[in-house]
Amino acid sequence: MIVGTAGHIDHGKTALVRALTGVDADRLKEEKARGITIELGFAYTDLGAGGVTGFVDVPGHERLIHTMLAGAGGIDFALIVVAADDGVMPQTREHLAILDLLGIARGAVALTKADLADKDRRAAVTADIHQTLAGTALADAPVLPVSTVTGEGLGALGACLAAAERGIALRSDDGPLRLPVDRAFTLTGAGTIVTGTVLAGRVSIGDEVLLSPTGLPARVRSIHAQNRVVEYGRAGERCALGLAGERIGRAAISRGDMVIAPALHAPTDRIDAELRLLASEPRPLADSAPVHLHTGSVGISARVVPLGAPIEPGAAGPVQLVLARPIAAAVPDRFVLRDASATRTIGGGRFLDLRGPQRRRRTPERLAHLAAAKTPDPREALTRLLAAPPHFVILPDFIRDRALPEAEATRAAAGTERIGQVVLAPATLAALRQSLTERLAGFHETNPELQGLGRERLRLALEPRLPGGIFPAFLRQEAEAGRLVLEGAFVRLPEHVARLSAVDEALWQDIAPELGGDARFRPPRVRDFATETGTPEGEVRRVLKLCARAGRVDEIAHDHFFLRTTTAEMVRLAAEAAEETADGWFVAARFRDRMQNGRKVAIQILDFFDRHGVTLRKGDLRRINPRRIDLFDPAESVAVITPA
Ligand SMILES: Nc1nc2c(ncn2[C@@H]2O[C@H](COP(=O)(O)OP(=O)(O)OP(=O)(O)O)[C@@H](O)[C@H]2O)c(=O)[nH]1
Repeated sequence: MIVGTAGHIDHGKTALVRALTGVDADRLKEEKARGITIELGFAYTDLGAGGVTGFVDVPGHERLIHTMLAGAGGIDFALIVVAADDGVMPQTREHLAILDLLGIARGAVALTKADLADKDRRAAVTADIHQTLAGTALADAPVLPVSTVTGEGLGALGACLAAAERGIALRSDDGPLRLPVDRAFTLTGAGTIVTGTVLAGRVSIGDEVLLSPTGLPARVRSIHAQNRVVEYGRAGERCALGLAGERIGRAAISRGDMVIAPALHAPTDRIDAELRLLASEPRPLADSAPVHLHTGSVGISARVVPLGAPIEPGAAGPVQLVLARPIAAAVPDRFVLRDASATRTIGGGRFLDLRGPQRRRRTPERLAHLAAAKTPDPREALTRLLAAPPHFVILPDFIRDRALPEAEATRAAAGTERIGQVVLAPATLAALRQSLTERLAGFHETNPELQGLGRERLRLALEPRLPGGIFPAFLRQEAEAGRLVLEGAFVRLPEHVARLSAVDEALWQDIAPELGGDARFRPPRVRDFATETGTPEGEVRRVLKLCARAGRVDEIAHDHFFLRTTTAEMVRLAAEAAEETADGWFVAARFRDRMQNGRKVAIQILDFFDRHGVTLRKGDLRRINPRRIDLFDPAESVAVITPA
């Protein structure tokens, strides 16, 4: 168990920790000289509950709240200290508000310096404490008078802490490692050391970890957990990790960094969150208000953009936190906000979405999405997210951003449908399929002569609208299941065959023979056919364009159509030209020689290949893009093609 102190300056936090543990947590010379705590102090003792209890001693000074916050993040139990002579003071209240915002619900109040107060005074301060705690998660915390001078109450307080320790279930250490760094220093012989409370997972000697947001890789060389040399540390323990790595050094790491399992690394500087404004605030939060954001051990400046109605004091609502720089975080981590000049705590809450959008962040769809994200249970959250716009979730991102253990991730995704990395509700996929079939059937009916509907037009017409990066996987999946056919850039229903009208088909039959044969590399143009057949140019062009959409021909340059089989043959010639060179880069002349065509047409053909991504161009040189070499292969017409 980790116990964290809280309370006003000089109320006896450090003295109490010393009395309970025998350790003076004020290590710094300056701390001793001035009699105040400046840095976080740490002490460990065996309270007789069968384990080592860790104490984090925080400063009470109003200007050191950021340090208190860095220490309060990982604690299990709050030891709230109120001096019997002074009573409840400003930082008593502020620390309490912070503990409440951080969701710390276990704690006890030590009425310190009890030797300085008579019975009446003690009773008055105790009543005041109860009143102050009312309405917070710590409302039921016991109040115990203690004195480090007379020793009064220390035994009772120790017993209270030991009982709490026995009552706290061991935290699960499933899931990826997360350890917010509250100190980093170098130790002769041991190298770079970072300390902090393990929020999740476990860490063993030899583990490869990352520091986030910097992304520096490190190897764990040594571990102290709860002040003992160990082989591994786990969630809920205070650990000191000795780290090794090429760029690892004291200067490269600071408080606020997080030691994480590498898979979690995805720093963010725009987080959508649920913010509760403290009732003590004088007015609703202004739009884009500058604040200090504290989460884990990090404290940085940020701006708060309310996403819904203005948040009144004492109320909660969705906001976007725009951070001065990226940090490592997870959903649903807690955070606390202080005002820009760092004089008071404003409020706090939980993160809902680590990838808040910059634009369209206030739409009803977005607010519905955030409302769904509020559910802390991952399975329920996923179900609710899939029921809200945009009706799909990128599963690996969801798992990473919630730092889910494998078993939790599997449980969360059970019963959902998959398209590549995306999950949807079964009902959504059914609706998507239905809208796809209806859309294509409608298109075929009004455009019987066309091969099919363009992929992008189809994507934009479907509900829900899948992102461009995911749509090809959906089409591929549906094609494999035989529900549609993919032909180049077009999609059609399996039973649809593009049909030209009898007149158009007759014209095509006139033209087709002249496109093939020996002249196939330099076929006549639209105007030539018009003259030859006595058909208006516009008609020839229209019929050839229809044939292009049916995959019979390709329009290499304006009004210049080649048979699809010829296009495929020319791709092979280009590939041969590339094979002749040492590095695969060839000049246009090599291609022209193989085709025995004019230079201008050869260049037009290569430009056409460039446009379709079949070739990649660098100055006068080109090479074949192996991923698209089959684009015009008639046998491969089912292959998925995304526009280059
Ligand atoms: N009479 C009396 N004095 C105490 C008791 N406990 C602490 N003190 C004195 O109160 C002063 C402050 O104690 P600390 O423990 O340093 O207070 P703190 O809350 O840790 O202070 P910060 O960490 O700076 O906020 C010291 O001079 C202590 O000797 C007590 O039980 N009785």
